[in-house]
Order: sequence, then C-alpha cells, then structure tokens
Amino acid sequence: MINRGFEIVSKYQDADLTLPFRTTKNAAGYDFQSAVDMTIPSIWKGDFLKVLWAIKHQKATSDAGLERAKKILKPYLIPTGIKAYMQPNEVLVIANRSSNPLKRGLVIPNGIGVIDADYYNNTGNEGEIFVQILNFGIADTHIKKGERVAQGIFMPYLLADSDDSAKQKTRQGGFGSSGR
Ligand SMILES: O=c1ccn([C@H]2C[C@H](O)[C@@H](COP(=O)(O)OP(=O)(O)OP(=O)(O)O)O2)c(=O)[nH]1
Ligand SMILES: [Mg+2]
Repeated sequence: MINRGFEIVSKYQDADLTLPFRTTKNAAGYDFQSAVDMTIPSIWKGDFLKVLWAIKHQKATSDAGLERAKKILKPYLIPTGIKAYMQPNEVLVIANRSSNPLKRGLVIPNGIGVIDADYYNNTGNEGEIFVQILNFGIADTHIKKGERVAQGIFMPYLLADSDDSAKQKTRQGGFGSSGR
C-alpha cells in the first residue's frame, strides 16, 4: 500500500540524490540532505554590526542601510531536490537537527517547516522541499551536496469543527503563494 514517502523532483533526476532516511532504529526524523554545494554567510559578516549600530543611533536611517540589514537577515533556502507525498490528513514537519545551532550556528527561522500534503506536485515548483536557514554563527558555513541539513517527521493533523473545506483553494506553490 502506498501511504507516504519521498521522490526526487524532475530537475534533480540525474543529480544522484539520496532519498531522506532515518539513521537509527527508532529515529522519528528522516534526514534531508542538501541537493547542492552552497555557502551560508554568517549574519555578522562584513558591515552588519556597523549597519545595526548606525540604525540604532540614528546615524544612518537611510534606505540603503535598512535595505542592507534586511538583505543580511533574509533566510537562505537550501534546495533538497525532494518532494513528499502523504495522506490528505497528514503533514510533514521539517525540524532542525539539534547539532546545527550547536556546531554551526544554523537556525531555521520559521521554527519548523510545515510541508502540506497538497504541496506535492503543485504546479509552481513540483513540491520541492526547501530548508530555510540563517547562520547566526561567527563563521560562514559551507554546505556540501549530500550533507544532512534537517529532518522531516510525518504526522497526522486534526480539523476544527467549523472547518469549511469548500472555501479552500488549490495550492499552486509555497512560501507565500496563498498571499499575505
Ligand atoms: O520550511 C519550509 C516550509 C514550507 N515549505 C513549502 C511546503 C509548504 O506546503 C509550503 C507552504 O508553507 P506554509 O504554508 O508554511 O507557508 P506560507 O507562507 O503560508 O505559504 P503559502 O501561502 O504558499 O501557504 O511551502 C518548504 O518547502 N519548506
Ligand atoms: Mg500557508
């Protein structure tokens, strides 16, 4: 029976990716690997502190300073090349690996990632799962393709009594695709 699982998105079909896997017998999380080599710069890099100081002391409230600070604090999206299918009453929760903040200062700024069942094969991006990351560490972090960056836990979810499924739209993407 097909219940839930992972597939590689078309874009990465020939990229020799590994499907998420559990590392120990009773591990709840399927570890997701990065599909690419990428560098996550430390937020403290360059002039970030200077920009913050200037804003705090109103030395530079210029748009350029604010834009620079916003850019530095914008999370990176690590592509996994993976999509997940599941039952309509299930969700895949993406959580950080506990070693990431400890060893590398890597934080998932959305707390957890919620991967909806209707994200799978959506028309916008085929349902590729991305891991949002900010690097609060002192040093830049280099992530290699195949490095484990987060874990996904399948869970059932419940509906409220007042839930009106007639009002709901078809998902066409992620990351704000349904509007503000
Ligand atoms: O860490 C994450 C979080 C979300 N998603 C994808 C799967 C999810 O189904 C979709 C939408 O996520 P969510 O509902 O949390 O974000 P939103 O800001 O409400 O976007 P939307 O308007 O598309 O629902 O984005 C990821 O790939 N990684
Ligand atoms: Mg949403």
